[in-house]
Amino acid sequence: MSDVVVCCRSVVVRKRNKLLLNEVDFDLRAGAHTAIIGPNGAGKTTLLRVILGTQEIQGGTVEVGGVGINDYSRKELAKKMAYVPQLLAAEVAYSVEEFIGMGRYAHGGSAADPEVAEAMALMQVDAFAKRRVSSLSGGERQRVCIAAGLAQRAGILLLDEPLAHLDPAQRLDVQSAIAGLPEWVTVVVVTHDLVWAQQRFQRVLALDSGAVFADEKSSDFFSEGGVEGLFGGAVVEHLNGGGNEA
Ligand SMILES: Nc1ncnc2c1ncn2[C@@H]1O[C@H](COP(=O)(O)OP(=O)(O)OP(=O)(O)O)[C@@H](O)[C@H]1O
Repeated sequence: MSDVVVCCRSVVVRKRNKLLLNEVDFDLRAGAHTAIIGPNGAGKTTLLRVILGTQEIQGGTVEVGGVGINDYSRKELAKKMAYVPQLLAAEVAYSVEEFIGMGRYAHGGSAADPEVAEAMALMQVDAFAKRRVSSLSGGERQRVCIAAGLAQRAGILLLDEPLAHLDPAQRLDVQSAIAGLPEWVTVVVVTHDLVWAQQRFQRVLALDSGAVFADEKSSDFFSEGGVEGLFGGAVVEHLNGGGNEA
């Protein structure tokens, strides 16, 4: 299918005799915003690493744009995918502009490339281009990391719990930034925020104990008992009460 940008088939990941992913099939569709959800330890981060090509697999295949992931060099893969970590907690001595400019590395470019200014404008971080990344708030840092991915011109953006450690206002800020990404970006987010997954994502991939529990339209998952099956009735009641499963 031509709209499939990443295709995982029967992916198995095993570590120290523990099965982290068990025969996982997953198609990532171009332009879609997909939320990967599931209980702690379900294998969400492991799958994200598999898609990124940083996690070795013990079985199955992973193709990016129809080509085996191991047939790409790191630089070629970086032109296709960018990773945004939970929260950039490290002390980063670089300015926002310099940091986002590093996203041009795979292209042999620099912070002077027009893609950097464009990414800063899109994520609304241009106002603090000259400030040190370490001086920014958590939400601002997340937008800077997303901008670095955009500057990288990676068509696939992978985010691992991008709202973790953020206060409610900053969470909303990062949620809007992600919702406002250009159409050429395919978005994959690991999150525990079910309200967000329901409201802002077209697709849900639900994992449970290393296996695919559901892979479907978000609206179908949430209307057809997916949450109860995955997390139990108490979480459904909490959600219906307007709570936020963060
Ligand atoms: N290096 C390792 N050796 C052994 N087990 C590991 C290793 N790395 C991860 N695991 C285990 O694999 C399982 C899946 O981990 P993973 O981080 O992918 O889960 P997750 O769904 O992202 O969890 P969380 O929601 O808590 O972040 C967990 O039980 C974890 O303890």
